Amino acid sequence: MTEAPAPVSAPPTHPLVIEGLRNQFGANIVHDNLDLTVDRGKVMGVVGGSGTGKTVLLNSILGLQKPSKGAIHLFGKDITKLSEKQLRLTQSRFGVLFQSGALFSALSVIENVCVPLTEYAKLKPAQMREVGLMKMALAGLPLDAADKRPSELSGGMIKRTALARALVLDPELLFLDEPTAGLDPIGAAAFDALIRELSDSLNLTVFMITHDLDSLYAICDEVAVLADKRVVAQAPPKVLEQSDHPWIHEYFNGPRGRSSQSRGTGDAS
Ligand SMILES: Nc1ncnc2c1ncn2[C@@H]1O[C@H](COP(=O)(O)OP(=O)(O)OP(=O)(O)O)[C@@H](O)[C@H]1O
Repeated sequence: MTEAPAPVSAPPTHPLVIEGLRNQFGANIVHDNLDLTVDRGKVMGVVGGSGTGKTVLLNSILGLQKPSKGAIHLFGKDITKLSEKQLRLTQSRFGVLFQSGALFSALSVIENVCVPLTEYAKLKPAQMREVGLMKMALAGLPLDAADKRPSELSGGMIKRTALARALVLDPELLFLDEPTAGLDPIGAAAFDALIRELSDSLNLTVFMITHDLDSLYAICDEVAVLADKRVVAQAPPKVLEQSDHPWIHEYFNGPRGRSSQSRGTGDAS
């Protein structure tokens, strides 16, 4: 009798895996032996006190800051070992929303949204505009905003324009740096809901640096906590509330943490 083959379970896919990362500026060691794994299709929040290296971490992952040591696997490839050309190809597979929005003030909304298309895709102007309009709609922007300049937009619309641009190449992974900073609470909640919806509907993996506890509770599957030069914990917010690490305990159970918990947004599912 031949034995039935053992069931092969597909290995879990992780668009981002960081191993043994060290970032150092002179004598200042910002990260040491930092490990982090992000699951496909999940929303990962990243928190940490001021100066713990959230921005340096993001810059390392984006390929803007060469680490002193360690590996950063994006879509299975260690970007610290890639050539310039391979790195640019990898960069076309993720989108980034910087804190300020980083829009070009001389370009219209649709021109801003289409910037990555001009760099990475060979499309005719009419096709490009069509793709840009689709991404504007996806980001919840009214289409009549297409020919406006950034100076004519509200803070929320600037974020949405930057989000549409981050989505224009159909990324597998989306990086957000403080996406709700500067938005009023209603605008912030709407933006959170949009990110969650995009993640769920497009199976989009999201890596989000934030100080916004409401966002963590509203949309994050897991939160990674940066402290002591590394990721000291990675778990859903509800689990982190129980942590006895002093910074994590204070962060989640201090007055602001308790207020976010009591708003009843404690379930990301
Ligand atoms: N280019 C650089 N050269 C030297 N030191 C740097 C450089 N970039 C960052 N640092 C240092 O790295 C450390 C972490 O900075 P980073 O901006 O990543 O912190 P952060 O967690 O994002 O802080 P915040 O929440 O206040 O924005 C700081 O000590 C900072 O001075």
